[in-house]
Amino acid sequence: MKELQHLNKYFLKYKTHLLTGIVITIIARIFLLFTPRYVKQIFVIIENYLKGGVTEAAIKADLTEAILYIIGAAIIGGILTFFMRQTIINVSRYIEYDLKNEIYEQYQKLSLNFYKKNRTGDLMNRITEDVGRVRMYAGPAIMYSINTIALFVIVIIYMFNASPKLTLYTILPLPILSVIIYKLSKEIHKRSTIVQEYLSKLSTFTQESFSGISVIKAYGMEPQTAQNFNILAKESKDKQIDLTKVQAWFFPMMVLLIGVSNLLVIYIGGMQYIDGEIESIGTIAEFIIYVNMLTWPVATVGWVTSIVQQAEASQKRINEFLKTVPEIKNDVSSHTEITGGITFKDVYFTYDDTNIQALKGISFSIQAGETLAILGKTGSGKSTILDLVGRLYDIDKGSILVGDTEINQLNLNDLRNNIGYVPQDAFLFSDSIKTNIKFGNQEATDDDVIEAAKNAQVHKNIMKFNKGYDTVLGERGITLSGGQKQRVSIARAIIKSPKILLFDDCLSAVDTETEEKILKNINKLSTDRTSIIVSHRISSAQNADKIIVLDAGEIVQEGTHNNLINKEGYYKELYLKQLSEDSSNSL
Ligand SMILES: Nc1ncnc2c1ncn2[C@@H]1O[C@H](COP(=O)(O)OP(=O)(O)OP(=O)(O)O)[C@@H](O)[C@H]1O
Repeated sequence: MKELQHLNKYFLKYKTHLLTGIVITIIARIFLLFTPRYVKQIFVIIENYLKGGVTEAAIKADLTEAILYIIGAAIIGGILTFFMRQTIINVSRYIEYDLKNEIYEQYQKLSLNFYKKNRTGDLMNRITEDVGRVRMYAGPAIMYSINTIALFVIVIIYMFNASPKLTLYTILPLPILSVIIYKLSKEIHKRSTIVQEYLSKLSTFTQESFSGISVIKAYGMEPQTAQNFNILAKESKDKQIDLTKVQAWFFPMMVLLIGVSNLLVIYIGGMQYIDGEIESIGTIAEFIIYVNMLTWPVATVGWVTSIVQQAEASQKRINEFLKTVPEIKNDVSSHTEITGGITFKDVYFTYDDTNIQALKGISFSIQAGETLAILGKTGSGKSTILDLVGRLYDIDKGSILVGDTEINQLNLNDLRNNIGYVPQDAFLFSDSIKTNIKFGNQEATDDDVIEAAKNAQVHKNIMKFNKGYDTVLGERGITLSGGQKQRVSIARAIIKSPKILLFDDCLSAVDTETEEKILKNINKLSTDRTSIIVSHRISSAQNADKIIVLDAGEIVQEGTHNNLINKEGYYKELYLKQLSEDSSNSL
């Protein structure tokens, strides 16, 4: 129960609802217990009539009264049971909602490293499946426990009053029932966890095969994929059947034990009646109803125990993430002014999961409003520099200044709000083009969206779609070409009007003519905006104020386009190569 203590703050928050629920539960049980007493009463009335001395009119009136009491108690008990669920089960829904929000907020705070170490499926599972299991503890488990305790205490008192000996015999099979249900629940849980695993394997497989359908078709792998699906589906079905087998035992066991208890009541009660130990046969009827009333709550003791165990295990998994301290912390709560100048001083950085030293003593400086281009072979550390400017990671050694301030002395939200980042692999949400662009600036008007799209040279493409800016994009923007996706992603960064623009090789799928237009537009937009453009193309770099060339995490060349084309090295080689490609293309 240690892990579940995390929920105490929520129980405290909803204490009024919870206490009301508990009180209602107890009152509801009291009302439901009127029925067996009045059933006995009916027997007594009839017995008295059979003995003679009571008129038919009097017995009719007595019976009607007893029946009306039974109906009244059942209606009130029913209504109260409705409110019992409305209070306690609702509290569990509120707690589920709060807990999901708490976990989601924590997920948002955690740094990229966390996401690399944990799989998306696992993150999703903890916020859905695990929270669902915890909810079963916060709602049904508590409700059934209170219900059982209330009912048990009241019924046992009533039963002892009526006949202590009969009570002892009839409640004898109940602990056995509870243990059996507990064992069955554990087995059901074990098997349903396996079923869940198979379901998630199936959905991951299906999702991947649909996302990669073009590759599957291109390689003619449909039969193989279908066969793999079939194997997985068959295994999943077998596990489901295993589960159903155990579930099938649940109700027969209950019926059997209720039957045994009923037989005991009839047998022992009958003997006691013959011996004159109990006065009325009605007591036997009353006991039969009690036994049936007790069976379900007693069965739930086993069930609730297994729910609590599952919830404890799930809450442990949730707490693991909730207690993870975000590696990148925002230590500055006050607002900080962000100016665009960026300086790297002897920066070293190693990715801790791969231990790859991506940057080794990088130093450069650009003034606000200037453009820096970064070139270099793949894996040389270009994207890493952009990630460090956005403080997605903290560096090992050296310092990074934005304006005149150390990056970790800036308010992280202010820093990121002032950065427009266009990643290598443009990610678009399954939503309209307009919403995707407005993601950069929620307050933007439709005119702003059009303006940004025009600057990103994608407006004309969008207007060709029937629904224009309202065109809804499929998963990962599947209806757009690579170049269109890149430009929508650029429009999203532009609309933010950031102080710093980071372009990570995001013009690779755009022809050089369009590329030039986009870069010109960006230059025009604002004079104090600093841009860093990572590219493999000279055309993206040639107009930059400064160019650096990276190799294996170090700067190997630095200068302007005119300097570098006259120096032996990577830049000149690339320039000559691309120049000859261009001229052969134009032939
Ligand atoms: N998230 C990461 N976790 C671990 N290692 C990484 C990560 N990202 C990059 N690396 C490693 O760091 C090195 C530098 O990578 P980086 O992405 O900065 O190179 P790049 O120059 O941008 O490459 P490309 O031109 O292919 O995009 C590479 O060796 C890469 O394998």
